[in-house]
Amino acid sequence: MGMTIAEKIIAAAAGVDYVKPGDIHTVTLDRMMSNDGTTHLTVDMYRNKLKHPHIADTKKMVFIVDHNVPSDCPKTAASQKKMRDFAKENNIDFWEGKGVCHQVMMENYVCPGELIFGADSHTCSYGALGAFGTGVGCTDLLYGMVTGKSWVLVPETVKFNLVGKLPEGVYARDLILTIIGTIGANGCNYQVMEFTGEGAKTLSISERMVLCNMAVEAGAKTGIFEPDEKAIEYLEAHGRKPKALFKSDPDAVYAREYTFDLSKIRPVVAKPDFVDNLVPAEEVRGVKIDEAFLGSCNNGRIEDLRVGASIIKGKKVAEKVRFLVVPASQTVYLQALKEGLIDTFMEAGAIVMNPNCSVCWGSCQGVIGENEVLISTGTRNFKGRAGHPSSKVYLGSAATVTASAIKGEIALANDL
Ligand SMILES: CC(C)[C@H](C(=O)O)[C@@H](O)C(=O)O
Ligand code: SF4
Repeated sequence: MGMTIAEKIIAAAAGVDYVKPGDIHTVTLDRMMSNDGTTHLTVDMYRNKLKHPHIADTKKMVFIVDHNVPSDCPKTAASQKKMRDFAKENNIDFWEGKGVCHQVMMENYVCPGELIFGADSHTCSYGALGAFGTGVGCTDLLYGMVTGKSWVLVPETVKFNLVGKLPEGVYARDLILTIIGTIGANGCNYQVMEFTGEGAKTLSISERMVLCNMAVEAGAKTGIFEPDEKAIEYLEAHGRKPKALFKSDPDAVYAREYTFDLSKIRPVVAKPDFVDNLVPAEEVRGVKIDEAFLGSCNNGRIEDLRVGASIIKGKKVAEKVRFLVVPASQTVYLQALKEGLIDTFMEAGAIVMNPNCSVCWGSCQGVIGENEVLISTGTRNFKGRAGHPSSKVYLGSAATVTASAIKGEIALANDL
């Protein structure tokens, strides 16, 4: 019987010819990523709990300070110092302030065919390049770091057959929110979301990352695309080569199949406090906002900043609204500078910030207060995600977020 791309990656990592859903395999990890959300805990366990502390292969480890950078309080500074010192002592690749971890990983490490564990739930983003990335807790990360191995219960795969093309003014962000709104926040629990079909081919690597990144918001173990010419082009532009270019077999077995016609997707918004609390954007038009956020590993790339800048050019951010623009990495930031996008945002009154998780994470910059309302391109809108428990987060595309920043209330780009 055939295998899906995800099954082939696991089989290769397990050193076997064939795996099927439900099997448990010991796997050799290609890479492990850990950020300032939990690395201090991993370091503490490594130092205090292990009898024979040891790192299997330091070259496979990447530490990234991105969530609270620059540090926002003495406690954060101390845990980041722990991470920094440990990376230095053990010769681990260390990034600080260079960008949100998943963006840094995509720009510098991820290769098709790899199995990557990250101590962050949105590690599933790496499927945009045909890698199997998944989030683990810091105990599993520690085990992987010490042994170079871990285990995988082979997940079932769900096929998302994408047809057609996204209309003008509608984005991959609207598509993934629509998919999650349709299947529900538990719609693919512990399954792989494989995006395929002619429509999938039309999407750029950045757009594929938007889809895979939010797979975990449907409960999925990962999201994945077959690597094609676009993936190879991206890799070559970043000076890397694939580990393996797997494709799903024609007789691969899927748990379920869905078809989404991209041409039918419209601007949508996820209302508080769940990602699948989805409505057409028109339905929340006019909801007053206090802050708008354009950034995150989901939607802070150059393509997203271009969309925002093209909408706000020559216009102003509404009075009393904070519009935070946070490029997902320094590479994105520098490109935005070159293209004049940063000038455009600043002239409009936006607050342009250093690359980090910002208010997507809600514990560093831009935290919102009691009863405040945020419209965001971040990944989550759970209660209190962006600050005070009474505050509210709406999720929308870069276009909807920017239009809302201009109007001071939720708006569509066409309303301007
Ligand atoms: C801090 C980190 C562990 C967390 C995650 O796992 O996703 C964060 O990035 C988030 O988006 O909530
Ligand atoms: S940008 Fe948001 S979703 Fe992405 S890693 Fe940071 S906190 Fe998590």
